[in-house]
Amino acid sequence: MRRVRPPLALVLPAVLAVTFLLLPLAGVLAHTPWSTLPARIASPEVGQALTLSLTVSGWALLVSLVLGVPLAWLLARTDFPGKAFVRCLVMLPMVLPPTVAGVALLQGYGRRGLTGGLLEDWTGVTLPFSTAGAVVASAFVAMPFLVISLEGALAGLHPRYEETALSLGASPLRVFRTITVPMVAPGLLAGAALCWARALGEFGATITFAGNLPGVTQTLPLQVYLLLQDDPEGATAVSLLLLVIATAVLLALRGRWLGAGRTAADARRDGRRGPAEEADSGPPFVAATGTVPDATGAGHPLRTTVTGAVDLTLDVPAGTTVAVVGPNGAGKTTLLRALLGLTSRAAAHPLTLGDGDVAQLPAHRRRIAWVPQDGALFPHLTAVANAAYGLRARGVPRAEALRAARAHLDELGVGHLARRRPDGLSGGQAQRVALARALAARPRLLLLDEPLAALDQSTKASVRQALRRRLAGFRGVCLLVTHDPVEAVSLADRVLVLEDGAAVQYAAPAELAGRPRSPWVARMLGRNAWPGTPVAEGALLLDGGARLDGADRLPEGTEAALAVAGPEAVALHTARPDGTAANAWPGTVREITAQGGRLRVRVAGGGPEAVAELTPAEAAGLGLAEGVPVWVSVPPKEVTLVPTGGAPYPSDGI
Ligand SMILES: Nc1ncnc2c1ncn2[C@@H]1O[C@H](COP(=O)(O)OP(=O)(O)OP(=O)(O)O)[C@@H](O)[C@H]1O
Repeated sequence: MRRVRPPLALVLPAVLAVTFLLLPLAGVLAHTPWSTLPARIASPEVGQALTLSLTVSGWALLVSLVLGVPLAWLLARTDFPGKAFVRCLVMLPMVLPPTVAGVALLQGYGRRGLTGGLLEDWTGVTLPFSTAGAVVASAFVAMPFLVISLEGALAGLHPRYEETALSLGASPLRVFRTITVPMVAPGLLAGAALCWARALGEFGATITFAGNLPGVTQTLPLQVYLLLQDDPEGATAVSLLLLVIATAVLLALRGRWLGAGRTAADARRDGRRGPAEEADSGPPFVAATGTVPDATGAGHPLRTTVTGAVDLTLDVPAGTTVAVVGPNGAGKTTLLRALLGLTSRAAAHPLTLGDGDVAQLPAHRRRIAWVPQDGALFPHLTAVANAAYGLRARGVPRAEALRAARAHLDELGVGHLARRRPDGLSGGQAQRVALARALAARPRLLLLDEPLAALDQSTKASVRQALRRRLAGFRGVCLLVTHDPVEAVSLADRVLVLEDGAAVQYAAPAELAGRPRSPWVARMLGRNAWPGTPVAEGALLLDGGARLDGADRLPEGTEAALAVAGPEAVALHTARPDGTAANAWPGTVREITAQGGRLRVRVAGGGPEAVAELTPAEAAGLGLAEGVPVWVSVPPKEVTLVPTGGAPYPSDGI
């Protein structure tokens, strides 16, 4: 952090605030009867009150954990009617005067309260003036600290970890136990410690509700209050004891709340090993002996109709990889989440994977594995434990699951990293582990959400190669969301183009490249695309008003079509070209970019916008530069006319 000279107007009140907080504590230390302190603290009365305080605060913590952890989870992870009211209710004991809390407890659970009589009849337990009552009073005021701290930690935990675990076959309870709780452990621990410390120091609600009976409800804070009347030195000595305990709790929380400890980012940074260290990371795992199960058995074709925010039908043979492409907001992620059963915005019904309809099953029983964009590896598990997660969730014995997980890691070239945690893996390694984890779960449908998006070019190429090799042996259907045309064309057998939640085209990559049915796809593939309406056989009136002749005859009744031409087919001239009355128009050079060894020149204004591809020598010969006026021409035989609208599927079926 940059050091600045703080203004005096801020320093003075801050110093006063510290003094204000410090003086009472200094007063306790100054007036502590140090010579008699050991004897006083060791006295039977203090011992009894301390034991009672620890017992009561321990039980209050237990009650808060049992009731408060599920409540915090519901508040953070679900929506239900009256949620705002419940959240207020949870916080109320923090702002109530403790004596008011005690009165409220008497009215609720006292002998003449709403439920006290019933409780006594059924269980024989009377809460007021009993240790159980002191526990109830402490839990009432302390539980909010746990709930609020844990809810905050849960809100900071992105749900994709839990959703990924569900997609690997873990039941919601198992996900809670093996993913949620370990991942929010620091927040849970901090909340538990604060809750316990608050229960230990509880005074007002306890004395009001449970009274002040030595050995039964007289905890240390109550004893301090009583001692103050005729033995102030004794009160100071016992106060010091409570102060020491509270300080110890704060010191234990230091790393989290007082900023003196290592941050999670520090830990991640330190945990990430460089390439030099990689070579030193111990012997690689013994060559795996497990088999890679998804390569055997019958395949699982996908048949489904999705309705809602995404509206389409898919019928995909087993072993097919489908790239799902479309502009931002087209509905790609919504489609994947509908198949997983994780969104209410769209539903897949029916959803047949091989022999059975899984539409009615919850996410964890559908056998649809999902790899989110960043892989969402579970940070508290090693790579091999991550990869074994799905098999363990399905009850495969530990040793067998680990053996199979290692085989999958080996297949993807990351077997030697099996014992690393995710924070010690590079982006490309993490993606391979995430893919191994998904495949090891033996899914019938594999969903990959932009698996290579976050990788640099060279890593991308090697992970793409590993992915292609691995998908070749996968017997289910793989849907792969991507924005990258190279990825779509090189990895997929079919490409599904989505726009505004609907399928615009579903075709083989070659068909898509040659006859794209939407300007977005054509441009994604680096081609010129001009939408228009047919005016004559083989001619379009473009949306901008120009006429373009093409090589194709459009089917009778075509209402809208797209004229497509590669940038290499577009010619640029310094003056109107002779002999090409058709398909020539003037414009101005707007942008010149390098692509490989060639230049791409964007021309706009005057006619339809066009991109031409030239060699640098050609561009120099034409004197091209941004702002230079030119003529554009495209030979009609180079212009493909593609009907748009209508069914997205090619005539040869799917
Ligand atoms: N929880 C939600 N509530 C309401 N609308 C949503 C929600 N999630 C997504 N949407 C909307 O649904 C549409 C499709 O979103 P989706 O995330 O599926 O698009 P996408 O194709 O995956 O986009 P991107 O390429 O940007 O990831 C968008 O218009 C988006 O704003």
